[in-house]
Amino acid sequence: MNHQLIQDLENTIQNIPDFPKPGIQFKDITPIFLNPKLYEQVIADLANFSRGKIDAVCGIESRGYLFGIAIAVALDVPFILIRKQGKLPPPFVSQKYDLEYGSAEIEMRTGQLQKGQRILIHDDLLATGGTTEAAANLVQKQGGIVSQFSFLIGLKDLEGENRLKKFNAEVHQILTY
Ligand SMILES: O=P(O)(O)OC[C@H]1O[C@H](OP(=O)(O)OP(=O)(O)O)[C@H](O)[C@@H]1O
Ligand SMILES: Nc1ncnc2[nH]cnc12
Repeated sequence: MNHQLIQDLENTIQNIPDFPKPGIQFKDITPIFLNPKLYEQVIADLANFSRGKIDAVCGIESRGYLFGIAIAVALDVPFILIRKQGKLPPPFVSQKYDLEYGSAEIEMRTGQLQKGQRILIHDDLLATGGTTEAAANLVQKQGGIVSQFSFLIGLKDLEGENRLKKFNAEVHQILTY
């Protein structure tokens, strides 16, 4: 555990109460990008977790791209975009998932993930785990092995980690609240 990095992130990430809805404490990661040295340390931490253990990174739109591509470049492995519905040209596979109210769908181009590849699924934040679980289902549908999950932030009260247990993959969250 990198205590200095945790402390620097805690001092940088802003808590915005009642956004986007009353009762939600929004974690704003955008100040990280004002500090290139801190960003570099975040990428080094995430890359260290995955070094030698994965063949490709899948990042979830949109904040999962901010760190996911840099992890893939640092490890010299491919980066595959998981996008929200309606953004990718065919052919693609899709996966529906439930939100607090209603449902949503994510998609991945077919032919980008090779069968048997060990995959890191990366996103900035784990809340209920619904988005990440859907991403893992999408990876498995394509014949990928869900090997690792990584996040900058995990929100413990929402128990997203429990939802990911069935994938038997390693989980790394730099910070938990
Ligand atoms: O664990 P869950 O309850 O599924 O929530 C976590 C997801 O919510 C946020 O994305 P959001 O949908 O706000 O989109 P954005 O990244 O485009 O801002 C976050 O970046 C994760 O992808
Ligand atoms: N509390 C939160 N802060 C930032 N992004 C989120 N996505 C889901 N919950 C969130």
